[in-house]
Amino acid sequence: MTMTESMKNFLRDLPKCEHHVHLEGTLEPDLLFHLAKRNNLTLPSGFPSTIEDLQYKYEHFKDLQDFLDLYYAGMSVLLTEQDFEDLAWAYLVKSHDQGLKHVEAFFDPQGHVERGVDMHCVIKGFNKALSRAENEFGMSTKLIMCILRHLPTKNSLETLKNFKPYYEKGWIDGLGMDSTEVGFPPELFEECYAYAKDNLPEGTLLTAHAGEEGDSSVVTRSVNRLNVSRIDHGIHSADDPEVMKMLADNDIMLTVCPLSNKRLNVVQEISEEPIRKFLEYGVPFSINCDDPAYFGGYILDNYMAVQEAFNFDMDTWITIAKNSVRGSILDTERKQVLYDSITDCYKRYADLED
Ligand SMILES: Nc1ncnc2[nH]cnc12
Ligand SMILES: [Zn+2]
Repeated sequence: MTMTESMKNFLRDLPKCEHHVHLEGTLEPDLLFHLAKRNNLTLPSGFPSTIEDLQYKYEHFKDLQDFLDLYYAGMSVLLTEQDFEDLAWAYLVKSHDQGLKHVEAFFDPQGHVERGVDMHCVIKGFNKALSRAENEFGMSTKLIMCILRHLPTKNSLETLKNFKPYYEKGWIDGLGMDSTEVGFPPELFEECYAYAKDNLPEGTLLTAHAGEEGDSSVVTRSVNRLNVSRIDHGIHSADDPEVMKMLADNDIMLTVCPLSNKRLNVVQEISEEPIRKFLEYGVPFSINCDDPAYFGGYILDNYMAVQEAFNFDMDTWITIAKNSVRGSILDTERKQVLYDSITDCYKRYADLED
C-alpha cells in the first residue's frame, strides 16, 4: 500500500509515547562490537564474529526463545556504567528523531547482576541517559525493572528486594516480567508481585509480558493473580471476546509491538495484528518497538508498518496517540501538555488536507 508524503510527515510529527522497549534490546550490532572491544571481551563461543553475520541472525529468528538466546549472549558486552549510559543514550537520540515525547523503558537487572556487574552501575548509567534526555529533549522518562521468568522465583524476589532503595529514590517506577512465556506461568511470581504491591512506593506500576506466545488465559491470570494494571504484548487476548471485554472494562492497556511479532513469527504479516478488534472493543493499546535493534525498527518504524498494513485515517491515529498518553505513568499536567501537542499536530495536518 502506498502512503502519502503528508501521512508520513504526520506520523513522524505525531507526539508519541513508548511503553514497551527493553534497553538491552536497543543494542545495535556496531555498538555491540564496539563495547566488546572497549571492554577487552571475547564474545561467547558460536557468537557471530562480524556485524554482517550478526545482522543476518537478527533477521532470521525462529521464535521468542531463539531471539532470547542471542539477546542474553549479546548483553554480556555491557559491563560499566558508561556502557549502560551509551546504550540508552543511543536509543533516546534515535527515538527523539522519530517524535518520541515520553518513554517507559524496561531493563533486566538479573541479566547483569548474574554476570557480576554491580547493580549500581546499571541503574546509574541508565538514569544518567534518561535525565539527559529530559534536559536536552524535554522528554519525560520512566524506568521499569523486569524480572526474568525463566529464573527461580527466589532469585527474582531477592533482586526486587535489593532494588527497593532505587524505587524509593524515584529512579525506578514499575515492575514488569519478561523472558520465556510458555512453561513459566504467572502463578510462579505471585509472591514477587504481592511483595511489590505491599512494599514499593504507592503508584508503582505493575505490568507483565503475557499473551505473546502464551494464550489468552495467561493474560487473564496475570491480571487476576499478579494484579497488573497493564499487559505487555497481549495480542492473543483477541482470541477470546471475554478477555477483550475484561481488558476494556478494567481499562488495561496492551503494549503492542508489531515488528517484534513479525520477526518472532507470532504473526506472519502485520495485517494479522488484531488492532481493529482492539479499537472495536475499546481495548486501550499503544504501539511500541520492544527490541528495536533486533527487530528492524524504532517507534516510528512501527507506526509506519501499522499504517502500511491498515491505512488508518488521521482521526484513528489521534485516538491511538491520545490513548497512549492516557495509559502512561504521568501526572495530569504532563498528560495535558502531550494531549495539546497531539491536537496541534492534528490541526496542522488537517489544514494541509483542506
Ligand atoms: N519480546 C520479548 N518477550 C519476552 N521477553 C523479552 N525480553 C526482551 N524482549 C522480550
Ligand atoms: Zn518485550
